[in-house]
Amino acid sequence: MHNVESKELNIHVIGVGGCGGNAVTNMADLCSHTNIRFSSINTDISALHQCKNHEVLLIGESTTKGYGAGADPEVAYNAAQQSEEALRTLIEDDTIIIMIAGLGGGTGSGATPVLLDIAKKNHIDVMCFVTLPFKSEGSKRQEIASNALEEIKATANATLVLSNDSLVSALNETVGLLSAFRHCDTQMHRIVEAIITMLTNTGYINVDINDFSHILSLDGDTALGVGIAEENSSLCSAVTHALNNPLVNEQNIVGAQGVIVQLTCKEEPSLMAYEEMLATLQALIDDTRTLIISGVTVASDLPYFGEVLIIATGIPRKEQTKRLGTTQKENVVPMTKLLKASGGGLEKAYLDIPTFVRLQGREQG
Ligand SMILES: Nc1nc2c(ncn2[C@@H]2O[C@H](COP(=O)(O)OP(=O)(O)OP(=O)(O)O)[C@@H](O)[C@H]2O)c(=O)[nH]1
Repeated sequence: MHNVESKELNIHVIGVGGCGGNAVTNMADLCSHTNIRFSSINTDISALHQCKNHEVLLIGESTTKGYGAGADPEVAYNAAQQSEEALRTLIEDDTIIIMIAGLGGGTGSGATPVLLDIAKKNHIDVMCFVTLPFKSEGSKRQEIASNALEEIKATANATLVLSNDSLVSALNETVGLLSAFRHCDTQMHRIVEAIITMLTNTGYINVDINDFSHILSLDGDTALGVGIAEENSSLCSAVTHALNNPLVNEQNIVGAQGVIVQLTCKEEPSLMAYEEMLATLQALIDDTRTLIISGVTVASDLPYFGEVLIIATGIPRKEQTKRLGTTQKENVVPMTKLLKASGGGLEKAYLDIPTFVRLQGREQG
């Protein structure tokens, strides 16, 4: 835990289905924060038996008998409805829920929308982290995932979509399936950890729960990321790295209505580096009307100079962009603006190795 004062908040990380449970197990092991509640819910009792380090809840026991939803989201939807009371009790004291699910199977796709609905009725903010299945898993799973994603996006305050297929292109071809999944879990963990740090620590410039709720309330797509700065002068490249994670589907923040940029530094950053970092972000957003909320926290025990967390919401949805007839293209970053904002120093940063690959090297070394 970074050595700054902690705030009282009930943050609950909940995994739904097999993928969600695996991710929560890994996160609960890695989490450096105390007072964070971790739970898994599933229709499959044997999967819940693997979750040894956190709370579990079996749903729909009277219909599925604990044997899972058989890759049928409708079965899981009914199971979750049947256990509505237990789900409501599970989350009743929560301030924020971070929900994690793999889409394409039964439980994650069918039960997540029900839990989201209950959270919404109880006025709890929810950020959803979901994975999309490998293409090789077949078109039926893709279809299930895409229907579930639509429902989730309509209800969650923010949704981060990670693509399992991107694991294949981002990692070495020889990587094992479980290592690839663990890698995906690590990416989610980094972002979740940075969000918890921001919300529970009091910064010199503070982003609080109301700022967070406001940004999450903006309608549209979400982009999230964490970038590492080895030194004061690399804060700009940390911004671009944060939005350059190949596993994350949405990296383009052009036209975002609201952005939180939380800088956590080992020591005080220079004013110039801080301003350049914000200018880089402005250039990526390319819209002067955007509400930008920036926070700065000094955490002397950070193992590198700084960490930049970006949460961009209210990003025009693709179909919205088409309907409006704009010329903005997906994932096209206005490079000229970037270079101008960074005084040219960004060119190297942009071509640099993505943060998560460098971090992987650090983990292995
Ligand atoms: N990144 C990642 N993806 C996973 C993991 N486990 C499964 N998946 C993906 O998530 C999708 C759903 O799998 P599960 O979460 O096991 O399925 P479920 O939602 O529990 O559904 P049922 O078992 O049918 O009830 C799969 O199609 C995979 O693409 C994991 O540990 N990490």
